[in-house]
Amino acid sequence: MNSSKTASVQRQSLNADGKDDYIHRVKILNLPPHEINSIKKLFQSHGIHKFKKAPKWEYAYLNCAVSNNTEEAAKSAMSKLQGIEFKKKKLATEYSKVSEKAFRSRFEAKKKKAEENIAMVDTRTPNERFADQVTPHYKIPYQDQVAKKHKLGARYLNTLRKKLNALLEINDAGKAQIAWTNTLEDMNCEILDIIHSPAINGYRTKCEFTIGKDLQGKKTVGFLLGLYRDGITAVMSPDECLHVHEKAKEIAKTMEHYIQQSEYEVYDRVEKVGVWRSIMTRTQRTGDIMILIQLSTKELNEEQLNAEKRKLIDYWKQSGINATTLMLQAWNGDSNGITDKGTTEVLTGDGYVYEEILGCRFRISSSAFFQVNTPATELLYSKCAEWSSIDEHKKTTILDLCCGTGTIGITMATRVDRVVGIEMIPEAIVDAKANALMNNITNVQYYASKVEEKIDIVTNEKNEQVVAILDPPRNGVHTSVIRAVRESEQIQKVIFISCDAKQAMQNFIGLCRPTSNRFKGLPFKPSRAVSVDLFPHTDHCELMIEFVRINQG
Ligand SMILES: C[S@@+](CC[C@H](N)C(=O)[O-])C[C@H]1O[C@@H](n2cnc3c(N)ncnc32)[C@H](O)[C@@H]1O
Repeated sequence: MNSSKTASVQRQSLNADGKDDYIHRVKILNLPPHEINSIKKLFQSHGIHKFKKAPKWEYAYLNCAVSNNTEEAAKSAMSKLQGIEFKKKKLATEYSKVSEKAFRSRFEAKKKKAEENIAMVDTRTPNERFADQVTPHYKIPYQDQVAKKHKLGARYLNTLRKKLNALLEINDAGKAQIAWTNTLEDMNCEILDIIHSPAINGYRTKCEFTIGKDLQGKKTVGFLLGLYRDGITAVMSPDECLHVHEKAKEIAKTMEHYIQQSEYEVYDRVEKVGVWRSIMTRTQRTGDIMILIQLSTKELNEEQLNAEKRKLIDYWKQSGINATTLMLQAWNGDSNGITDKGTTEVLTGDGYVYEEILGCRFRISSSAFFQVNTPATELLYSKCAEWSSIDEHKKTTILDLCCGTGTIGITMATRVDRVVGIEMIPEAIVDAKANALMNNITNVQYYASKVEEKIDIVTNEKNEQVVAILDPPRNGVHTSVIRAVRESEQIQKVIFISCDAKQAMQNFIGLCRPTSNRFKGLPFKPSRAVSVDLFPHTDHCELMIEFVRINQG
């Protein structure tokens, strides 16, 4: 049976079933740029769960096409939001309908234009374009790559200094608190040599591959060539990717072979039909392997789905890959990539893989964050442990904020009085508790929560010494966390690990700016910093900064 064909027949019969051939669009105007979370909360409180908004847009589109594609649904959504006040602006709504055919052909035209543009100005082969996209520094010798990243780290610290120095309306007391920002010499922040990655190629332990078609229309498992939003849907094999683990390449090939033989189509992101969507691999240094396959179940009945599960189990058993655990995620939503919103089932194994870091063993579930370059992570955590010790004769608490599976805190737990970890992914906290137990660590406490919702845990922590380790996602932590850290006099030191210092800059400024009504407590200042290259051949790098309280002299 050709499943895509079935789906398009269903689409037509749906249209015959009371829905028309139009996409009903509602545009919500007067929204603030960024602020995705508060906008999401607002929409959800009005029963609206699907919308489209780029960070810079001051508008959003409600996706009536997906939820209930009727004019009534669109108008009902409009009436809920029209005129309500949000962030000091009154929301306005606009309704339009566009023929589904025109909508699709617009996407196709965009795709064609993007391809033509590339062909016109870009003389690279698709393989070269792809390598430039996923590993942009691949042609540069490693020594030069790290030199560049080192300079960038130093530049961020200088930017921090300059931004603080340029703050307006600071009184004399405030100026005295940030007098260290006057010159680079005054800043007196030691910038250590960048720490190189021990493994330069094949270091990634986690990969997420898209299942689709290559430029010739062949079913392929790999990475998207370009951006989907630019109309690019071609998938390229990861064979030439320097950073992808050889085992992950082998898994991608094995899956490719499976889908090429499968009676079901690969998922078409434009038409939203087909079955096979993506595959995530974790290939740990311990030899453990996790395979998570994502599929759309819209076109499968229960019997077909069960048969497919049995087939997958048999296939991977005889594949020679030796997977520790095989999992299946059913996801019929619009977003691409592995998602917590899908339903994940363990087909073989127990749904976990294990990794060893600095003599500790860690259990990792499919949704938990875990650093992808194990030997370089060991160097990062060792340096973090070294900087976290203040006076070893005093009882110390480590606040491991955004702790993931508990790695940082657990690797230093035996050296301190206690560790308190906070992390928003509940599965990661379940892993963290199991990891503490597995490593015979008993002086830890974990909270499954956003840090900003557990501020009291931060401010109430009293011990002879408290060190806060912040290892947040790219955009840093909520300002309320920074304010709480400042207000907690017990915290003498902050170690901030950032994978995107540009985006975390506001957090750095928040820690260091002079005392005010909004930012109480004495400010911090950067005392040491080091870049650690966890991601050779790419633009990314970790920057770790030690911030200490200023002395109020
Ligand atoms: C860069 S990872 C670091 C994880 C861990 N420290 C490690 O090294 O494995 C950032 C972690 O922050 C978590 N996170 C993101 N936003 C958060 C928030 N607002 N509160 C608590 N945790 C958060 C993510 O789920 C992720 O596990």
